[in-house]
Amino acid sequence: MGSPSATITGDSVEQRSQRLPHRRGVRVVGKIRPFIDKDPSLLNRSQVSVVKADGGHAVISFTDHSASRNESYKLDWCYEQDERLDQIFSKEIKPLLYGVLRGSNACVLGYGARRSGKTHTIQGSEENPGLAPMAVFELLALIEESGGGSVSISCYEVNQDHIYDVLEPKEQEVLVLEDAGRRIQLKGLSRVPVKSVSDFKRAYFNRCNSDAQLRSHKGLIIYVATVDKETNTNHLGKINFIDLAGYEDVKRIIDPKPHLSESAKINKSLFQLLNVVYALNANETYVPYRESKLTRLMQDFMCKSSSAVLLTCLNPVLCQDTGHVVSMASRSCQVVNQYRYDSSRKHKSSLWQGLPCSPSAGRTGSINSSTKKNENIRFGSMEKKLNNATPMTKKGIGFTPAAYGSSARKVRQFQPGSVEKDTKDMPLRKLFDGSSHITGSTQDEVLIASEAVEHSSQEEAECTSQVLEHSSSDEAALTSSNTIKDLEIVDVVPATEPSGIQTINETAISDPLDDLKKDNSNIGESSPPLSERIREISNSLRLLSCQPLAVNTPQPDALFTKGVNVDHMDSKTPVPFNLNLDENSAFGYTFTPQDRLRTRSTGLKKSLVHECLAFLNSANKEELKSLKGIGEKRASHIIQLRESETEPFKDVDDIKALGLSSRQVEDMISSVLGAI
Ligand SMILES: Nc1ncnc2c1ncn2[C@@H]1O[C@H](COP(=O)(O)OP(=O)(O)OP(=O)(O)O)[C@@H](O)[C@H]1O
Repeated sequence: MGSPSATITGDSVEQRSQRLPHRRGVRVVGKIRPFIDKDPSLLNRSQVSVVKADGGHAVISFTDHSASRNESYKLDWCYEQDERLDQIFSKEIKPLLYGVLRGSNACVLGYGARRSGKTHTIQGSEENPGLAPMAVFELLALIEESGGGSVSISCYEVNQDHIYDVLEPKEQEVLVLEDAGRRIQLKGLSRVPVKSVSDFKRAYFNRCNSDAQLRSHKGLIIYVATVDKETNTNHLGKINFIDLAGYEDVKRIIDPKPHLSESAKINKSLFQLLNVVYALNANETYVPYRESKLTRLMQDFMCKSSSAVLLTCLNPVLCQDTGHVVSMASRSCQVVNQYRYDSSRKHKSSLWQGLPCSPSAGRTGSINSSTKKNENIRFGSMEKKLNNATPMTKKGIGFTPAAYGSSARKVRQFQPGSVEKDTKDMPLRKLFDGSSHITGSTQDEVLIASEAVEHSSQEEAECTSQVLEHSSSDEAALTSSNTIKDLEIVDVVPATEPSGIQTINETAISDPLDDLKKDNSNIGESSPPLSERIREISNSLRLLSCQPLAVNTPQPDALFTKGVNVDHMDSKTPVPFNLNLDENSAFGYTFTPQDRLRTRSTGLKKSLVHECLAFLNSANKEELKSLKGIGEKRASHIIQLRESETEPFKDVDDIKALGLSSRQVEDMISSVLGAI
């Protein structure tokens, strides 16, 4: 037996942990379950495939020919069917244990659809121990080797947002409390010392993983106390292994209702947990721990100073639930565009916490619009409105963030020839929130809009040329489709010209607009080539970038834009504006101070309403009660509504349906500012 400090604090552990790759936030890895189903027809179904990259990430792909689905998702890594648990243990879990021995916290979350192998992977059985028992064995061995330290365990179960002790079952649920040092204390959760492997097996396999029928999240916390003999300091580290209940699409449940509501609650808690993962990986300042008891419980184990692994278990054949799970996981680990969003953020992110884990996010490849529609219905109205408005652009026509971001482009190399779609919700919502110039645009378009706003015109020109480059190959295939006309900037001209518009001297238009002017002669002809349409959009976006905060304001360039879709125009309240050519013959437009004020206040009002809706869709009970007009009863009612639908508040009418008068709604909306 070596010297204690040599193992725990000396070279051995230090060196071992230093050799390990740098970890950030929550590492999201996949594990594909081996094929165990006996039904031979399943073998004909589309199988999940993995392509691994040298850079240290993996792309999971599957094709569903029957539903025209071809999707790819990027994860930090993925273990394939033939990779054993001990390999996962060495690469993913051991590094965490070295940290725990030095007093850090860590967690491993087994996430996936039903029967995807979560229990097998996390808990296992006495004969085939899973990662959690393997961790206990390893820790016991390391402590024995070092000659100093102790291990104890707690087992818990989270059922319908109630936490129960498993090792010493009691009537009362476990309380999640925060101490003065903001550490989480689990009041009522017993802790049992474990001195040997047999001790552990007796406690764990007989009690903790005995009731496989009950659908709940099951966790094992391993506490490790060690003494650093060199500095004579004590360390207490802990690691939490949680076998999450399986995701199941509630729409496909034909069982009686109780099962349906149980599944809905499980899905909701998974969604909340994934939002925490997302927030940590996106380096958000606000992490939504307070959304549920489960996320509260995980607060100490999933934070910026701890290490965490989200192990996404996947069925080997394609099914809808697997698609959903992998898309959620992928979104949680992809923060490429999120960082771009962060740099320009002005609003508190918590309001948008519902969106990060949208199932469409993080996806590459294509998806048919009907599938998309279903997903949108599940995950909120805002996304739905925006996504459904231009269905064709869902197919991605080279007009994607990939044309801008190198990291997004990495994915392309795994799918030669495929057209990628990297949807990101944050920028979408951000722009939607601040200004609705581009109503009905896709996230990609909005991303490009945000780029256009952020970048100088020269940079933008480069970006545009990249877009054109990327689009050229796809163009031929897509221009033949008449759905191309869906790729249009809307909300740029009213259905009828506002009276204030004057005739424009065409010779005075600067270069980029010249192109559009030429295009103008083609109005009424068939759809133009894609590159021209993209150029139009790019020019429009350039104008957006120099415009003050405004909503539904007609854009001057629209006068030159052919084929503009005016269906989505809000023609009820046309905003008058004066269109002028400045002295330098540059294109310009002016607003009277009154116009500006009106435009700004409309924008602010809309923005405030959106904030309020988002707040109602995401705030916890206490936060809700801080709003004017919301008391205990209404807050409970809102929470209940959210249990059956992720975002029940879609417009002002939904707020009125709470039984509030228009005046009360107005008061409430203004009080949102104080609440956030
Ligand atoms: N790596 C594996 N090797 C062999 N069999 C496996 C493996 N993973 C899972 N299985 C088997 O697949 C079946 C489902 O696995 P498991 O119970 O772990 O899934 P689960 O995701 O926990 O399911 P649920 O969500 O219903 O709790 C079990 O019979 C299990 O033995």
